[in-house]
Amino acid sequence: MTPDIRPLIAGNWKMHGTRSSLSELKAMAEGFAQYAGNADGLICPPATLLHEAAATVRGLAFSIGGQDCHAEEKGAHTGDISAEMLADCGAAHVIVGHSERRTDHGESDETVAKKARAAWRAGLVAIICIGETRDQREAGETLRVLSRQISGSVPDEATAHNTVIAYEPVWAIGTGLTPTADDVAEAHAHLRAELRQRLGEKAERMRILYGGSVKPSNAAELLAVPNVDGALVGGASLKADDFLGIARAAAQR
Ligand SMILES: O=C[C@H](O)COP(=O)(O)O
Repeated sequence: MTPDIRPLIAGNWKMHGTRSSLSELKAMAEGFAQYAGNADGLICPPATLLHEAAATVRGLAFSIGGQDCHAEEKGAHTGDISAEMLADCGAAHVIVGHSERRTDHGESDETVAKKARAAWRAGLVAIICIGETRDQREAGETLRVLSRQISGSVPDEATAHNTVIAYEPVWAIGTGLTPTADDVAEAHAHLRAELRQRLGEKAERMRILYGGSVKPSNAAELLAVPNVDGALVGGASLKADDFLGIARAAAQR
């Protein structure tokens, strides 16, 4: 953790969840109240649930976000959703550049930077994802890849208020594998230094989340690492008990 930065525990439901999942969301948001003094909570459900999800958490100290947005406000882009549409549904954040989008939809750093700007245009916080593949790690390229991604995906106008960085080693996503605490510390210290060099002082309070197989049993160790300011959680954000177990670790740091 970075002293004085409130941790953010963000859940990404990916392509999971139907309207029957809203009761689980309600349990999460209500349960999160006990940690809300020390941490921020967010769930990014599928777009189909956004509007009802926002209504479900209304009045609770808990936010809702989108999983992606188009760079433009509107237009002939079948199947796409703009940041303005997410905001209209009650979203406060949007994830951009998740490795599954980069792989499945061929998104480049340049595309991700455009999406971050679109998020800000709509008044949303952009959660910009970066991370190395297994091959890149094994080739000793991790830090170089992270530098390139920070440089290409994070626009100069990024601040600690409009942007969160999520470091997600691709090989750790959904695999049950995690880097060692030392490896996480090295990556996050490198990211802080890169952000500082790019953005100056405003990088000091920018949240850098760790993502990739975070669960209640490893959350305390990962969240204790310097410069880890919260978590982006996939699988373990689908169940209230698991999500709240991670929130507890964040609040007790
Ligand atoms: O966005 C979330 C990440 O991809 C992590 O997913 P995971 O916790 O299931 O490994």
